[in-house]
Amino acid sequence: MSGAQEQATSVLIVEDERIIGFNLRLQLVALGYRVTAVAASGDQALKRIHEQRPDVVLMDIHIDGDMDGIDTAARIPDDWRIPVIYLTAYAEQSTLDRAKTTRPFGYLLKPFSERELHATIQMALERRRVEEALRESEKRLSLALDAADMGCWELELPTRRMVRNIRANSILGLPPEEVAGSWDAFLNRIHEEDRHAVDRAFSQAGFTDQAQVLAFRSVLTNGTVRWLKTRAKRFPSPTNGAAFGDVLAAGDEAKVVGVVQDITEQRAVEDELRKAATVFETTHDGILILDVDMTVLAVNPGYCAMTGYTLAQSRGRPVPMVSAQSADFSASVERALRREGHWRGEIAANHRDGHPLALTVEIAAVKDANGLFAHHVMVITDITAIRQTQRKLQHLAHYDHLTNLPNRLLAAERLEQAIHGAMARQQRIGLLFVDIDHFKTVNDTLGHGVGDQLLCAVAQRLRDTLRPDDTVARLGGDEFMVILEGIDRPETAAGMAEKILAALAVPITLEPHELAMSASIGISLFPENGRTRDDLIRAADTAMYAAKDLGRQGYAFYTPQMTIDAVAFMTSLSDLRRGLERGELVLHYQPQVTLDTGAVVGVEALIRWQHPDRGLLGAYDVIPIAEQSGLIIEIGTWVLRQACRQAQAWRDAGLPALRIAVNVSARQFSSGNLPLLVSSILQDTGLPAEALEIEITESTLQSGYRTIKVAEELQQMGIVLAIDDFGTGYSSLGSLKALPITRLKIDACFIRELPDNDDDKAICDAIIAMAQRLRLEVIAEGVETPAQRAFLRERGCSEAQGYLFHRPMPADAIAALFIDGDHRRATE
Ligand SMILES: Nc1nc2c(ncn2[C@@H]2O[C@H](COP(=O)(O)O[C@H]3[C@@H](O)[C@H](n4cnc5c(=O)[nH]c(N)nc54)O[C@@H]3COP(=O)(O)O)[C@@H](O)[C@H]2O)c(=O)[nH]1
Repeated sequence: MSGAQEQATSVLIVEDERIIGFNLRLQLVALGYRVTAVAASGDQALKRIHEQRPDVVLMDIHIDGDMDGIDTAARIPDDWRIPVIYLTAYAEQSTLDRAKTTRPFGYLLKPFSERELHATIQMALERRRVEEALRESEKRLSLALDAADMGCWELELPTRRMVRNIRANSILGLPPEEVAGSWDAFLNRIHEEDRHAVDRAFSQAGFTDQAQVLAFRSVLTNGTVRWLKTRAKRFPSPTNGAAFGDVLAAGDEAKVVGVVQDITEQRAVEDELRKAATVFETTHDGILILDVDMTVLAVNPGYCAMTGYTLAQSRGRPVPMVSAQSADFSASVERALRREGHWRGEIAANHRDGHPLALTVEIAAVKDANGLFAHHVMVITDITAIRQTQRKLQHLAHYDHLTNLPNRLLAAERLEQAIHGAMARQQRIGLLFVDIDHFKTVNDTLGHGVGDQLLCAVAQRLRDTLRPDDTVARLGGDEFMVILEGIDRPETAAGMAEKILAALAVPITLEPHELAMSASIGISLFPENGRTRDDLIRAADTAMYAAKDLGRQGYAFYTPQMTIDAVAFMTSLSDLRRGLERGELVLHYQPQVTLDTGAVVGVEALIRWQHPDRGLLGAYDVIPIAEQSGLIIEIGTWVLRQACRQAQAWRDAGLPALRIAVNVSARQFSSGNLPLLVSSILQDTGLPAEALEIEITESTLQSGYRTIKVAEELQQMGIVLAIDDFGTGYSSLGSLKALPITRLKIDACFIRELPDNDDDKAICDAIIAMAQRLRLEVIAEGVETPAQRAFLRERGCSEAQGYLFHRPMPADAIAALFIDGDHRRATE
């Protein structure tokens, strides 16, 4: 075979009539074609085609065998793309229609000329070349779309058919036939909320030559919703001759060609970016974008509002809050960013106008796509208000709101620290408990406002007296604590106590009052009196009570005996409290008689304690503990009620109307509600007011304006007031005259040595004479001998009480006295 022959177009002839086939071959060769074979049947033809792959097949329709030419052409594989030209002598429509389904490249109606043969073959080859080129271009388009992750679709408007679909199906997640089929099937895949908009945009009226861009959602078969974006343009059908850009008239054949792209991820990123941008713009936190050298690239409005720096003042510069920190700080931030990629901490900084800011700062390093540090993002939160509130709360928790001195909590912490320091330095600490004497009286008489002012003044005096390093704290009420650190000797603590006493002794002016204060100070020493905070506090407290017992206005060092006494006291107190609860307290009554006849005119109620282990205990086992602990208020109330109830019971039992004398302690007397209490007890028991006599000591009446007022109120109620233990106090004649009292009770100590002791005689004479002048009645207590009785009667004392007449006795013994007639006994 020559080279020319090799280049020549190869042709297979399928013709069952030999002579025609032979002539055709001659013609073709003459025209320069190379005839590969002449096949007479379909089977032969297909075999040759497989073996020779000719460029063109000339196929007679009516041939030998089971298959005609059309059937044979239909079996040639599509992808071999071998053009088939039918040769036929007949051209009936049904044959042509059938032939059409095999997409033939031409028809030659027998007989045909050589020119027709050549022209038809050349046209077929040209068409194949064009189709090949188109296929190639579509392939490249498909590759390009693949690379761009896009799909392409083509809608034929009049038929609403999708006539082309390159990758669109995979983007829509659909089987190819669905998209390639109808526009409505395509629409069905679109989210129902977006469907109408898509249909309107691409298939309905109003579509111009402008490209339309639309984002919409499609729903995949598994229910997943994806965001798609399509850009489409309407093109006129090439057949109607309209130019691109012409607005087509209705009915014009036209196509819409579009590309589709899945933008779900892109949209998610955009959403995130949009959110981030919103956060950036609206958050109150400051956000800064910095370059790798920590120079500001951008700041958000939150940063500007927080710091006072504008974007223009910030861009291209370091962050002022960070650059104002120490070099060590910057180094540690850099290190953390390099190692861990972030840093978080709190800094103290300043606003541009200078006011202080407390900020938490978070810096994160941002890497680029190559893994290199590209930026830093800094987020700043203003916690100034939080820190200020914390400081305020801290202050409230640790400082006394009235005096602004450290409170009990802080004092305890400071003492703890002082102990640690003293241990390390082998030093001594002096702990002083300062309790203002009679502060309650100030509160009760002048009111709490003055009391508060006084406490503030005392706090100031203490501060002024002590060194700045010493701690002065208010523990509560009128109690203050002083911690003296690093003192060399106990005498130093004593010296400080004296200084404090002297400072407080200077009268304090609280208009219109001028108050002279005193205090009782207890001192404990570290390490002598305790090595722990609680031990030292306990010791100073105990010592303070000892100072009070010693007469107040002084100081006392702690001694171990104080603890022993305190423990004994606490034991007795709890014993007494239990006794009160269990009803072990009882009253005995000692008759009071007229000296003339010895007749019983009254009784004094005296407390006794029927102790389960110790037997019947006297008033001295009850009253001092009760006084010291404050339990006297409760016990005194019980005594008053019990005595009145008993007195009324005797009356109800037919005994003569006896006066009942009840001892009332100073604390109870000045408690403020005594008149009210007495009034309610009288009302409850039914005892007439004039039957009750209240005995108070001289010192009780001398304790101030308030007690005199109470005495007056009681007198106005009809109650008799007697001054007990008279002569042992310092009542002046003047004051006695002004006081609302009825009776003086000469103290037993002046009676004891009568009539032998001249001093006692003189005192008794004076008291009796003075009482007569002031029209006061007099009773002598502790009368034990007839000589004492004789002396007193002779001097004009009208009544007496003592063992000579009757000892204190239980209530039923008093009743028996009257039944037996002993109450009229005139002892000679
Ligand atoms: N606030 C209260 N004080 C009370 C109450 N009950 C008693 N007291 C006071 O306690 C002090 C001691 O009282 P008491 O031990 O009861 O002694 C009284 C008499 O028993 C005792 N007395 C009476 N006559 C004689 C006597 O001839 N010789 C002698 N040696 N003692 C005698 O004197 C006490 C009565 O004292 P007074 O009240 O001063 O008249 C005492 O101060 C009581 O006041 C109470 O309930 N509340």
